[in-house]
Amino acid sequence: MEILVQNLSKKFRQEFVIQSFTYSFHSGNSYAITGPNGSGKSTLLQLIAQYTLPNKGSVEMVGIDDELAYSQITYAAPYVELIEEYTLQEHLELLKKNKYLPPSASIESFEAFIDLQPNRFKLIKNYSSGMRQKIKLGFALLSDRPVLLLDEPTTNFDEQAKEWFFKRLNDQREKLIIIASNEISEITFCSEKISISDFK
Ligand SMILES: Nc1ncnc2c1ncn2[C@@H]1O[C@H](COP(=O)(O)OP(=O)(O)OP(=O)(O)O)[C@@H](O)[C@H]1O
Repeated sequence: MEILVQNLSKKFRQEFVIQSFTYSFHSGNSYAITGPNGSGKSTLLQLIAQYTLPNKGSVEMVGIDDELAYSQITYAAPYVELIEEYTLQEHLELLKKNKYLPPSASIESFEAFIDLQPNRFKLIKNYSSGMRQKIKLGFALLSDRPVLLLDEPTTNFDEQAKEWFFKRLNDQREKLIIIASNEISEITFCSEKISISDFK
């Protein structure tokens, strides 16, 4: 899998957040997008995910029909919300229906995957913020889609949850992983670093 990004530029009102970003991302590699607060890391991730459109340039998933690009991507970010009124089981069933999770995913396997004590009737909104983050990342990591885009994945995590995350992520090294981050452990995990300040 290759994601080819060419001459990507994005501006809000009259100000460019990203200018002429060109890069080729490949499966089997992990990429950290770094830069100060407000520098455009999340915007770049959203452009790569094709959640938002650029003012100039293009994002191409080489060999994949544009219409199907979204079905290759798993995306976890603070602004991508879970459905808070659902239980974990209802949420899991929805994601299976949408083909985000494989048909084989079960509530038991998911609870084991994220080290969660079963509580089938608890609504998502009643979990702590750290647990909600873990559920969100658990869904992303259990998905069998080949591209994994993560925005500040370990925010809210204690040491044990961080350890869980990096172990699970390390098992997915064959994927194309892009992490927008300023967190040293997330940046260190990645094989390539991209400074957004180089594209201003
Ligand atoms: N929808 C929007 N409308 C207007 N401005 C926006 C919008 N989205 C982002 N911006 C602006 O674009 C700039 C880059 O924001 P972005 O969230 O991409 O930065 P970031 O590097 O991810 O920041 P942080 O490290 O704080 O998460 C900021 O100045 C932000 O205010």
